[in-house]
Amino acid sequence: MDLLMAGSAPVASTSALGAEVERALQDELRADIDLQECPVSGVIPAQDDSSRLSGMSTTGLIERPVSWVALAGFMGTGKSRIGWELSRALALHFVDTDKLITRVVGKSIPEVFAEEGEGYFRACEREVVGRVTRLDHAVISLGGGTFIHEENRHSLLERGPVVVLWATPETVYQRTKHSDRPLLSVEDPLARIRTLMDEREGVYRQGTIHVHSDGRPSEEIVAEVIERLWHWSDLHVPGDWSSRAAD
Ligand SMILES: Nc1ncnc2c1ncn2[C@@H]1O[C@H](COP(=O)(O)OP(=O)(O)OP(=O)(O)O)[C@@H](O)[C@H]1O
Ligand SMILES: O=C(O)C1=C[C@@H](O)[C@@H](O)[C@H](O)C1
Ligand SMILES: [Mg+2]
Repeated sequence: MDLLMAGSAPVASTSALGAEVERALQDELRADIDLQECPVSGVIPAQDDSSRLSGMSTTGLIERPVSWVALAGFMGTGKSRIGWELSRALALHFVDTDKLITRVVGKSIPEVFAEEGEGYFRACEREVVGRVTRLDHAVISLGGGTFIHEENRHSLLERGPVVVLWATPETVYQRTKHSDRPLLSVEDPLARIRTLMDEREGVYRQGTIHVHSDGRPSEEIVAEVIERLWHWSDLHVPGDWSSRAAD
């Protein structure tokens, strides 16, 4: 795959934060070019040859359903892990917005929340969304709250398909209980997960494609996402092959 073709031209920035985000994004895209291992901590990349999913045509071109896709959903539904595996399967860049923000601020997510406040974190998210929606040849894994904010949601849905991953509160709890997600650092994280999920469910439903992740291996989820993206692209761009990347 020619990842050098991927990404975007740098975007002129109107704010200091915007300039930082742009610089970090370009660094991230460069770093991704040689990346063989999943950058998400605790994640074991799929061992099988998932490149078969990217559909190499007889001409040697890679056929993909889309050249840009975002993953949304609650914390612990697998956006980072599935997003990374999906990006390898489709031979696309991978951008994790949480990771990008830690690069921009130079602090971990819990540190950003504790020292800069959630408001600052959400401002970073808005800047990041403004930029990742200008990218092409990329899989974007969002933070759990990114899609909840209306402005972000509209920009993302306007840009392309947003795949929402789902899991039960119990699954989310099991997957996040040893982590340090600031919104779940409370006395009863499972109760917090239930409440927050209830509050957010209606908004996540506004995504384009919905995929369950409970009790399923990541390879199976990635395969379903790709199949559903092909279906989506058939419905949304009938006969318009120009919107499908083949490179
Ligand atoms: N299908 C799966 N089966 C088993 N474990 C999984 C699955 N998907 C993700 N996980 C694991 O669950 C944990 C949380 O996954 P991940 O970090 O991808 O979630 P996330 O949706 O990105 O969360 P956040 O919104 O907080 O960024 C990780 O340890 C990951 O390896
Ligand atoms: O659901 C949320 O609001 C969050 C999810 C994580 O991905 C991080 O973006 C942060 O911990 C906040
Ligand atoms: Mg994540």
